[in-house]
Formats: sequence, structure tokens, C-alpha cells
Amino acid sequence: MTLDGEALEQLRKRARSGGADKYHAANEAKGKLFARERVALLVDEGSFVEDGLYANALAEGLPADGVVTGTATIDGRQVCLMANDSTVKAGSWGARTVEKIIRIIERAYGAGVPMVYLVDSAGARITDQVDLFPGRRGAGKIFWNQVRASGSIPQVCALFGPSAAGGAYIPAFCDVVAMVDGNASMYLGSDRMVEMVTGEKTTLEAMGGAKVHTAESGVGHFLCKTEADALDVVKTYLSYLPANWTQAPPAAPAVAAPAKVDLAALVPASERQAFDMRRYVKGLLDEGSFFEIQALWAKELTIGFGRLDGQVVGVLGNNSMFKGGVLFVDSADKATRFVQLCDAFNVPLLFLSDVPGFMVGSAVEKQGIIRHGAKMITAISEATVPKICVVVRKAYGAGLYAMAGPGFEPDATIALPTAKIAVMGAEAAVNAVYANKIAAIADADERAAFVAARRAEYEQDIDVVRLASELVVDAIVEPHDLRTELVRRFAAARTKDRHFSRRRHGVTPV
Ligand SMILES: CCC(=O)SCCNC(=O)CCNC(=O)[C@H](O)C(C)(C)COP(=O)(O)OP(=O)(O)OC[C@H]1O[C@@H](n2cnc3c(N)ncnc32)[C@H](O)[C@@H]1OP(=O)(O)O
Repeated sequence: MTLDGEALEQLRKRARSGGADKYHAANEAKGKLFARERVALLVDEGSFVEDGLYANALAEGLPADGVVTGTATIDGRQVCLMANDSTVKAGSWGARTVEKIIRIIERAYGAGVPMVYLVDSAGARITDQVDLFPGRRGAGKIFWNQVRASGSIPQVCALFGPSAAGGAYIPAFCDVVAMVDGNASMYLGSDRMVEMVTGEKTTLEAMGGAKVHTAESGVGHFLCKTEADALDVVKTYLSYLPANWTQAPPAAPAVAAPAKVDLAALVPASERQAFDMRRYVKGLLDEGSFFEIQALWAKELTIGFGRLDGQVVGVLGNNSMFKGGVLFVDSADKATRFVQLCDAFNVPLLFLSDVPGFMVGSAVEKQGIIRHGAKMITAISEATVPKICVVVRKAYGAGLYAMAGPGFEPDATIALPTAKIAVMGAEAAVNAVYANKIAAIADADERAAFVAARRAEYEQDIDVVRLASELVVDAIVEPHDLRTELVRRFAAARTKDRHFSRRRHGVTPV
């Protein structure tokens, strides 16, 4: 075939226009943008270089084979990207679609630049299955490549529509997923399939919608109102991360902490009174820099990126506003993944502890709280980035270990003057040791006096000065000095040795 300029322009136009008008109109009615509009909104103007525009150009009705792939810059930094075109066979993957996706991930991995996935797809194109599904470069190779790239380059997903069956694993293998409320969904079997297999009547939204995944399953990380919001999340996420695991996160000009926040006043003296750790974090970090992740899921643990004097840090803080800040199965998983993410991309870790410990009881035992807790403690142990544990109010039981306590090679354990570190809280400890004696005291006043005396003894044992004198904590720091102390200590830890263990990898308690 010979092509003159006009014929090539026609071919190009056809490939760029996507699928049938009715599918463009249907998307528009749902407030969805065309895949190419999403790319244009995300990347620096004029920076996109496309690959595979003519994929399946000889077939009828499969422009670009339903996926846009290429390289671009975001805020001047190089990325690779793919964007499903849901106007072409619902964004399903044909053989060329799969090959294009595999190639762009391989390219991102090879170049050491982030990979961005703009997902809106029906998963495997069932009618093409022999070509796309089982082979060496079939759809499985997409996931293999994602797993290989995980922790080597940032991988971030914005989900705008369905992400069906195999398609659901693309977001799942990403570091974070932003989901557009009302349109985005992830599920292994469609509602029709679920009814056929199990008899359950459900909908994509009820089973795998954005609210479900960002608040209940934890597979999604950000609930976004609009597509533009989801694209902003992608940009913001990348702004905290290096291009790949060999580089340091990008520094920014230092910004002071918010002047009006009095950290000491934020923490109530009584352990029974809750406070919002998110306010504490925002008061401590550079003003406006806190970027919370999974804000709606496992809220008893607050996580996110921020900056201290312009340098990126990953923050984990127990939030007593939710479930008393106790660690549960989900919060342990939330911590595990975030610690691994930060460690992979050289983001120092700041632990702000106000933790009563892990939850106890038959419900959580049946959910495997022990192995989830062990997983979290494994991640904390294996993390070799600079890590600092600040005991803001308390660190009890295995909660101390899970929040990078002294045994977990932190670069420092810092206690605020009112901090308590103990195997458990005073009330529980007195009850554990003296239950028989307490029960044997008939007189109520005498019993109360006995309990108060034992409690006072116990409190003396865990006094913060005693802990500092025993070298359990490295410093006692007043709240108004905490930020400066952290800036200096993180700077000092930047060049630390990051070797952990002589082995291929551990056997994680999953
Ligand atoms: C690795 C294993 C796998 O991934 S197996 C993949 C299994 N996938 C599925 O079961 C999803 C099936 N599709 C759906 O549920 C819907 O199409 C979803 C994704 C919800 C989108 O709905 P909606 O926007 O209304 O589109 P639609 O159903 O009208 O479809 C538009 C055109 O696309 C086609 N299509 C859709 N999905 C596939 C698919 N997986 N394989 C092949 N073709 C697919 C439809 O047939 C329809 O085509 P046409 O335009 O009528 O010719």
C-alpha cells in the first residue's frame, strides 16, 4: 500500500477518533472524557509522543485497538502512560492492545520512569481470546511486567470506568489507585456473571464501585469527584516520588509549618480523650504539604506523604478519633503497604505513635490479626530508609513494635514529655497481675486504694525520664521543638547504610 499525505492523514484521523459516535455520546452523558482528552489534561502540553496509533488499522472498528500508549512529561518529568479507549469495544483488550500495554510498561521499566495507567476497560476481549489470553505475550504478561516494575518505578492508576475481570488487576498492581465516584468500578465478575454463578443480584456500583473500594476493601486509595480530580491525584502522587528506586524523592523549597497550630494543645492529657492525628500531622509538616492516602479506609491509622523543610517524608500516625487508634487487620495492611512503598522509593518514614496496641478478641483472631500484625512488623523491620519513631502520647504492647519502636532499628526514638511506653496501659496491667488479689478484697474503699497504689507503682515504672535514663528513648523533646529536631535527625540519617539481611527475600506472614 502506498500512502500519500492525505491518505495518511485520513488514517491518522480515523485512529485518533476512537469508536462509534454512540459510545462517545454515552460516555459524555456519564460525564466521562474521551481517552485522548484525559491524556491531554494530564501531561505537559505538546509533550505526548504516541506509539502504536495504527494498531489494527486494517481492521474495521478497532482504532488504535482501544488503547492509547506513549511517553510524555508531567510537570517537566518524563513518564510512560496508557489510556484505555472505552469507545472501542468497551476498552477491552485485543491482542494488539495487550502488546501495546506490555511494550509501554517494559519501556517505563527500562527507562526508569513512572508508569501511569488511565483505566476504563472491559478486560480481555472475549472474542479474541486465543490471540490475547494464554500465550507468552498474552494478558498475563501485563501483570508479570507490573509485578517486575513494582518498587522499581512508581506505578499509578486513575480509574474512570469499569475495570472488569483481568482488567481489575492492573489497578491492583499499582502503588495507588484514584477512582471517580459514580463511574469507576473494579470487579472480577460482572453483575450478570455474579447472578449466573452465585444467584446474588448486585450492581457494579454496589459490588465494586469507588466508595466500596476506597472505604471498605482498600483496593482504591482516593475517592474523586471528577475525572480532573483523579488526574490531579496522579500528578500530586508523582510529585512526591523519584522517577525510580535509585533516586531520591524530589525536594521542594522549604515551607514553614502552619504558625497557628499549637501541637502541645492538640494532644489531650487524658488517654480517654481522642484527638485527630491528621491535625497534628498538618501542624508539624510544611504548611499545605500533607497528601493523605486511603483517607476513608482503616481510619484508625493516618498515612500519607508530606514535606519537612522541603524534604519528602512518609507519615504514619495512630488516629484515636477512630476505633481509639487501635490497630486492626486493615490498618495493619494499610501500614504494611505504605511502609513498603516508602522504603522502595527512598522516602524516610516518620511514625507518630499514640497506639493502645493491636485489637484483641475472637472477631479479629478469626480474621488473622496475628498474621496481619506480623506482616506490618515485617515491613517495619525490613524498611531501611531513615525512620524515626515519635511517641506522641503512648505506645503500648506490640503497638510499640509496629510503630518502629527501639528494637526496629529506628534512627531515633523520640518521646514527648507526656509520652508513655509500656507493655500495656496501667489499668490493664494492674488487672492482669493483681486480678486475684483485687477480687479477694471485700471492702470497696480498700480495693480502690489497693488498685490506685499498684497503678502509681506501674506509672513510675514507665515514666519517660526513667525510659530516657535507661536509653530506651534517645531524646525527650518538647512539642514546639519537635519539627526542628526531626529535620536535623532526618538530615543526619540520609546517608545511612541500607543493607538489611543476607538472603534473596523473606517469607512474609501474609
Ligand atoms: C483475563 C480475563 C478477563 O479479563 S475476562 C474479561 C471479562 N470481561 C467481562 O466480563 C466484561 C464484559 N463487559 C461488560 O460487562 C460491559 O461491556 C461493561 C464493561 C460494563 C461496559 O458496558 P457498556 O459501556 O454498556 O458497553 P457494552 O456492554 O454496550 O459494550 C460495548 C461494546 O463492547 C463489546 N464488549 C464489551 N465487553 C467486551 C469484552 N470483554 N470482550 C469483547 N467485547 C466486549 C460489546 O460486545 C459491545 O460491542 P458492539 O459495539 O456492540 O460490537
